[in-house]
Amino acid sequence: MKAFWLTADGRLVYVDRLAEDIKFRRTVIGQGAYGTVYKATCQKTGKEFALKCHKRGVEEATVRELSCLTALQGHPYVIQIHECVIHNGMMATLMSYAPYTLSNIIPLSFVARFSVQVAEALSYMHRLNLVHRDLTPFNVLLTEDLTVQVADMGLSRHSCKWMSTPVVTEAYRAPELFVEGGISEYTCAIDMWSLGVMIVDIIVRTLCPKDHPDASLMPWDPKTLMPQVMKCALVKRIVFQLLAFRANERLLAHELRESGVSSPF
Ligand SMILES: Nc1ncnc2c1ncn2[C@@H]1O[C@H](COP(=O)(O)OP(=O)(O)OP(=O)(O)O)[C@@H](O)[C@H]1O
Repeated sequence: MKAFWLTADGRLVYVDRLAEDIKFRRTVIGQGAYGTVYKATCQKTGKEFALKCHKRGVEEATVRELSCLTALQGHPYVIQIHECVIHNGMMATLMSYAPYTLSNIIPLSFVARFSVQVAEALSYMHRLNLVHRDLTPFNVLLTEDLTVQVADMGLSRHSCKWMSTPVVTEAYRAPELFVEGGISEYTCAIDMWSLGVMIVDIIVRTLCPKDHPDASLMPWDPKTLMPQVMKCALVKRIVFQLLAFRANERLLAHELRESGVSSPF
């Protein structure tokens, strides 16, 4: 790790050397509970990076996020970190830049591909006993060529018997997390539920984009919409297996990865 500071003219300066090659532009590309993400550009190569400035400096969540990301370095479907810099207790992470997220409208034919790529990343994480705990379309980034880059490991941790339940954005939260008390027994299966919701969510959004000129005439009623989503036997089987109410009946990441889903949904 290297100490750094940000100069008034937007350069990222290391204590031990001047990082003249990385120009830091004050363009906010994302903002979350744990930090602000800016775009950084390498002056020599023009390559773009994302610089996440962690709001609360070095705290448990930051350490967890970095240790998970470090454990997953080299995986083709997980966001890569290039530098982690720290100064006066403040911290920033330089990552690969991914211009899109799954929250953007994506081609319907891409659903199978992204599902398998997310399943690949989750299968690797779950094998390492890491649970993501915040899988949403906003945290699944996409490169220029629409390759999945799972990101935002701020809530990720090593799975253990008792874990806190106020995790995962509500719409993507598995039923076993809706318990009182704040702490419960659950497993990596919560990530698979989130993936199931994401698949339905993306298909529905793609079929009925809100900004479509005929949006008001489109069938928003779930009774009309779900048959469209469910008319493909393969989607139906996978979505039903991911959205199994009982966690132990839910499809595992490696099972989805090995299920041979490659044809467009
Ligand atoms: N590597 C990246 N490339 C491009 N955009 C990114 C990158 N990393 C993060 N972002 C953008 O910044 C947003 C916030 O980043 P991130 O989710 O890591 O922050 P956070 O504070 O942990 O957020 P949250 O409140 O969701 O936990 C993301 O939703 C995404 O839009």
